[in-house]
Amino acid sequence: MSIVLSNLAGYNQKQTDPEAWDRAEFERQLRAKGAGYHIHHPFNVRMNSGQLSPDDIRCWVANRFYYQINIPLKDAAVMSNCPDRETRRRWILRMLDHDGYGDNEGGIEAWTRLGEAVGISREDLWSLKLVAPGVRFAVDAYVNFARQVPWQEAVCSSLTEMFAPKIHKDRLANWPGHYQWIEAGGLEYFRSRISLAERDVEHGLQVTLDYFTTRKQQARALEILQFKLDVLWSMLDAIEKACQQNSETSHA
Ligand SMILES: O=C(O)c1cc(C(=O)O)c2c(n1)C(=O)C(=O)c1cc(C(=O)O)[nH]c1-2
Repeated sequence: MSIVLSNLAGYNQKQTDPEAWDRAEFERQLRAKGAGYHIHHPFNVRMNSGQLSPDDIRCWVANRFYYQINIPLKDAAVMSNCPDRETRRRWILRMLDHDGYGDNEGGIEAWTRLGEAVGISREDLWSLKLVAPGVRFAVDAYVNFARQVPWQEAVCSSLTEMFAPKIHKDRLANWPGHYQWIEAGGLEYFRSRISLAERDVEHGLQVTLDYFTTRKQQARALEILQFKLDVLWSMLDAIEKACQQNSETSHA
């Protein structure tokens, strides 16, 4: 009896499983997640509209540095789980983009220049003493996720980069007017990321659309993307709080 019932349950389940989205619809669903991107976080909205003080900008730059230095660790974790040589040949570029190679100084160095342009010394930035606990926690969650899941899932989590070119372009368009005290050369990191993010997304989407093929898997992909959106959102929550505390102590 119980066998019959469980077979029946399986049969009914099959009947009700929604059909997988085709590639175009799946991609549309992934892109719709942009509504929850940290571009809409109140702190980013204030940053983009010129409402932050120099101390707030410094706080953001110093905290975001922790994300920057962890991206290559995350990408190395993806590589270490990936048995496919063709994928590794492409993925390794992400590490080189940030760490640099040959004459290319790389993104981490460019971020260090951004730090100097806003008035943070290299020593203070690299000491990580300005990084808030919540930022460490969120970034570490991202790196640990990449260590622990199948590499295709970690690739999917990088797809917030679909929404990043716009946030970089906004900074390039608006910071020079709003924050004239920042030396223009400091913004080079944002410029460099636009084409790199577009290249990364092309590859990341290809892997994701190929790997998550049933509707259940596609739902999992959306959950993964939400997790990563939450990482970025939590970082800004923690940064906003840290800025508030800094300004309270400096006015005390
Ligand atoms: O400034 C931003 O808002 C922003 C966001 C993201 C992102 O969406 O994860 C990345 C970056 N920048 C970035 O510069 C970068 O190199 C990067 C790599 C990745 C990733 O998940 O592999 N995200 C991002």
